[in-house]
Amino acid sequence: MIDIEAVKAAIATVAGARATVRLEGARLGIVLDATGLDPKARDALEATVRMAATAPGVAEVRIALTAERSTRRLIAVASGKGGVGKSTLSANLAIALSRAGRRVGLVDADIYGPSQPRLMGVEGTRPTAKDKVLDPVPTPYGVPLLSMGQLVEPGRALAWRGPMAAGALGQLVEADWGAVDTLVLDLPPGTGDVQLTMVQKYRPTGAVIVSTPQDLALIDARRAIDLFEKAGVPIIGLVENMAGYVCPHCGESSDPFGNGGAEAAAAELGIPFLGRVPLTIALRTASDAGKPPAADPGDTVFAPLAARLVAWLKTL
Ligand SMILES: Nc1ncnc2c1ncn2[C@@H]1O[C@H](COP(=O)(O)OP(=O)(O)OP(=O)(O)O)[C@@H](O)[C@H]1O
Repeated sequence: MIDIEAVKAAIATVAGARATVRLEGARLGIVLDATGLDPKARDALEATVRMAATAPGVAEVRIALTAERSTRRLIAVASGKGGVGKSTLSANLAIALSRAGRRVGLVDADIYGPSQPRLMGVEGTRPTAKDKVLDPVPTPYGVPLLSMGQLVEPGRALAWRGPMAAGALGQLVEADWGAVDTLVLDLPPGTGDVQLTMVQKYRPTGAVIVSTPQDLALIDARRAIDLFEKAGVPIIGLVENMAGYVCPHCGESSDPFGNGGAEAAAAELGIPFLGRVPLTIALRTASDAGKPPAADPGDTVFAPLAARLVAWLKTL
């Protein structure tokens, strides 16, 4: 005779409310809720439950793992052209979102200049893989990262054609992101095939468009917006980067390209304006040193942008 109450108690001791136990003849069926556990924790829980289920008379233990359907949100950060600070914004936004309470991961899909390993202070670290599924690299800022720069030699991915690049980029998105609920995707600059394939295949929840004041002729931003609209991906809004110049000596802000253009431009494009990031030497040197300013407790630039994103995510 199996003492089912004793078995249930033993399983409850190690799995709490996560386990539902049923006895069918001499077979024990256990449904284990693994919601929010990373693969290591899931394996460990399964093993301890299996041990706890070993009791006189039990011929077989069957464990079925379940998890609540993942509601991971993919946020694409895009720009119509290179060099506008898309990578800098992606890194800092990811950190600011994490500080705002989201569980954030960062994918650097920029085949032309994968710069996230340097920005996030983990240059030279390679991800491991289990059964061909990549394991993101932890960073000092609590935001795990996968980057094309960790997979190929600098410059090599550049030669890839659309489908090949998109295939490789897929490995980054489909990695083992565990408990991550918000994945920030730093897309390659521009609006070509690689970007379109990525957007169509992974259907980001929303897109953030980055532009600089001097680009506000808007032709490039317009193209980026079209790309997402074609794929049915909502635009979360426009971020103006390198807006105004803050003098490192006197702290005074000047606007070589004029002021207020981006907000007007966003209105003209029919998309929300999310905010501006000033052009500062401190931002560039901190970025080069792998110390993103959003990680600084005194950050007042990226936190408001993240707050707007969090508010947008809450409306879904
Ligand atoms: N607000 C800013 N103030 C000062 N420097 C900045 C700012 N934003 C970005 N930069 C600097 O500008 C350069 C380009 O930025 P970044 O690499 O983020 O651009 P990108 O759009 O991702 O470029 P690419 O298309 O090459 O990937 C970097 O040296 C970065 O440190």
